[in-house]
Amino acid sequence: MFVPAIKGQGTEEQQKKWLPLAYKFQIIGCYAQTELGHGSNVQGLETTATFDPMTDEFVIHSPTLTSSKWWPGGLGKASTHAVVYARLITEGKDYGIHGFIVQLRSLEDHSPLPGVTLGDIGGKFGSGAYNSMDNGVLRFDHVRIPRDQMLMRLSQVTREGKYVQSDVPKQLLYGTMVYVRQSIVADASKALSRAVCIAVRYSAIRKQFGSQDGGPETQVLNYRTQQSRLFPLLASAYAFRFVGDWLNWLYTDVTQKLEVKDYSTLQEAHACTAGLKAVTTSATADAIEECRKLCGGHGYLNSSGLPELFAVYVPACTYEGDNVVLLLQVARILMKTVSQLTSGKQPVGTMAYMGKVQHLMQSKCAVKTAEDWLNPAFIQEAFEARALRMAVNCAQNIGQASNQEEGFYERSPDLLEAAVAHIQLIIVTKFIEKVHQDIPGHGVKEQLQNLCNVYALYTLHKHLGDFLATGSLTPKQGALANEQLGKLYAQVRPNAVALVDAFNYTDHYLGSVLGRYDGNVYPALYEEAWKDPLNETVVPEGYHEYLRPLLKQQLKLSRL
Ligand SMILES: CC/C=C\C/C=C\C/C=C\C/C=C\C=C\C(=O)SCCNC(=O)CCNC(=O)[C@H](O)C(C)(C)COP(=O)(O)OP(=O)(O)OC[C@H]1O[C@@H](n2cnc3c(N)ncnc32)[C@H](O)[C@@H]1OP(=O)(O)O
Ligand SMILES: Cc1cc2nc3c(=O)[nH]c(=O)nc-3n(C[C@H](O)[C@H](O)[C@H](O)COP(=O)(O)OP(=O)(O)OC[C@H]3O[C@@H](n4cnc5c(N)ncnc54)[C@H](O)[C@@H]3O)c2cc1C
Repeated sequence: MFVPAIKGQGTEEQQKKWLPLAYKFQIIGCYAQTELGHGSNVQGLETTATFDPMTDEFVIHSPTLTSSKWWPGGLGKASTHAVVYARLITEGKDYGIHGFIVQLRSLEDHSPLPGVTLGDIGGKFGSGAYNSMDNGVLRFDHVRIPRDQMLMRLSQVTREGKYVQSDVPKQLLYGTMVYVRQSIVADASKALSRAVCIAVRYSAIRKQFGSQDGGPETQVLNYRTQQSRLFPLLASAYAFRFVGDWLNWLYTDVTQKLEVKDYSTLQEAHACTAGLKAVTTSATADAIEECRKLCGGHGYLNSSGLPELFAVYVPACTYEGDNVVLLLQVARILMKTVSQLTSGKQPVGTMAYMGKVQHLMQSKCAVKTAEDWLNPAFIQEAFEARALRMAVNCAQNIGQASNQEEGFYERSPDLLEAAVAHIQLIIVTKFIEKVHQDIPGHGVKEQLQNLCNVYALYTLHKHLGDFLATGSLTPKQGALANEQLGKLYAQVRPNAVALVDAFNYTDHYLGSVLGRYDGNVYPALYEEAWKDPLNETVVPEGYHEYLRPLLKQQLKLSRL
């Protein structure tokens, strides 16, 4: 994040100076934004950067305990430099949060520089999974940096101390977070596909119960309940991959537009990266835990790979923006878009469907049979109607409040659900668009169409309350969707293992005895157990000190 921050907020000259050093590892940088007292509320950060015209320097200072930088990855022990986000103060006025390059450690002996206090913030969730990362704490005691270490693409401070705002939107200050959020969506697909690969392969070899006449037991992958829990996660792994590919295109397109000072899609990029990051990471964190449960007791072993995958993955719901805070950002933009509908301003991009407000507010879903749900047009319209009607309902309720801001906070739980509905529409839309493309490989397109329908109808079934409450569907149509879902599971079943093999993960990368490509699980589980340090001695340590005296004492007592 150190590099993208300098790329996005540094001048050409600053990029030329600092990026080669970072690329060659002559300096190691981190992104020091979050503080002990503030993370979500970036505008609430307390670290100060006060310009001293006498020396043409900024004085970086941590005025309070809560202003201590806290969490930045790589800060505690590794980094020599940081992009530090601080309140810029010049001529006695506070101009809000800006980025500054600050050296933290000596390049001679790595010791912290004068005025810099550094350390690691301590152990984190899980069995040490994330403890390979030195998330750090950092405090400044009036540390001086040259004025030219203020990142000056978005705004400048002159030699005399005058603040100058460039003609670029101040939101570009948040650009690094947009970049990482879009990469986190692809990251979600990778993590989810790993968990699903383990669970599908294990479910194919695991047999429990079966015919009463001593015949072979049943593969648990054949149980309808296993399929109804597992196949939507398989479909989600593909869905997040395709929407992540599209989001990367959107981000690249926005970045190219920024180069020519076209800021027209900045809001779309913010809404899509924030919303997709929130929805895909929440779904993936829940799915990894579900995959553990789908593997029964063995899923709880470290050798299954699932506990570690879960412990490393779950902070994704928090870093790069708490998911609720990000979804509220999407909700703000939805409300703004709804308010502009009456002005005749046509929504564009992923909001374009809201321009069909007259139709979508009164449309009646035409589904009459379970098979009708295989028609992408019916799915698309149902998801558009649900999302639009939820957004309009929120806008109407906010409009009844004494003021917009009050109304927004009062209705924020409903706004959250409207934002999720909007983002799920984007995911469904991009999956439908993907399967409409030419896809090579015999039968591949059909399998992806099945997974697209599984993702859409499972999501519809899970959020059926939204569809019924907004009148977007009738209960009968909801029941037909569930009926079709069961039929789709049966179609996915013969190809389930092939669909996870297609992720092409090596056994090493997967790190799971349950997800081995060869399915030879039981010998691997048994062999792995003996690597446990507890098995280095046959009689456990502590027997003579604790157990033997206890056993002897009980034996005496029993003979009295
Ligand atoms: C290279 C990476 C590779 C792989 C990545 C995989 C995994 C990552 C691995 C580990 C994680 C590592 C590091 C983690 C790093 C971090 O966590 S860094 C810190 C992250 N912190 C945050 O995300 C803060 C979250 N908080 C917010 O974003 C806030 O909500 C806020 C947006 C800052 C609030 O802004 P503000 O106080 O200004 O309030 P608003 O009035 O809501 O916004 C004002 C206007 O600005 C618009 N806006 C807001 N954000 C953006 C944006 N990002 N881009 C564009 N525009 C933005 C907002 O819509 C308002 O607009 P307006 O309504 O038109 O005025
Ligand atoms: C593993 C990890 C790595 C990280 N790496 C970095 C890094 O490299 N650099 C960096 O700068 N930071 C980093 N962070 C910090 C991270 O970005 C923040 O923790 C994150 O942005 C959440 O902010 P917070 O901790 O202030 O949460 P809070 O905002 O305090 O969240 C607490 C609760 O308050 C709720 N909440 C907050 N505001 C609102 C609101 N307006 N409306 C409704 N509910 C609200 C949230 O939804 C949440 O439920 C990292 C964090 C983790 C866990």
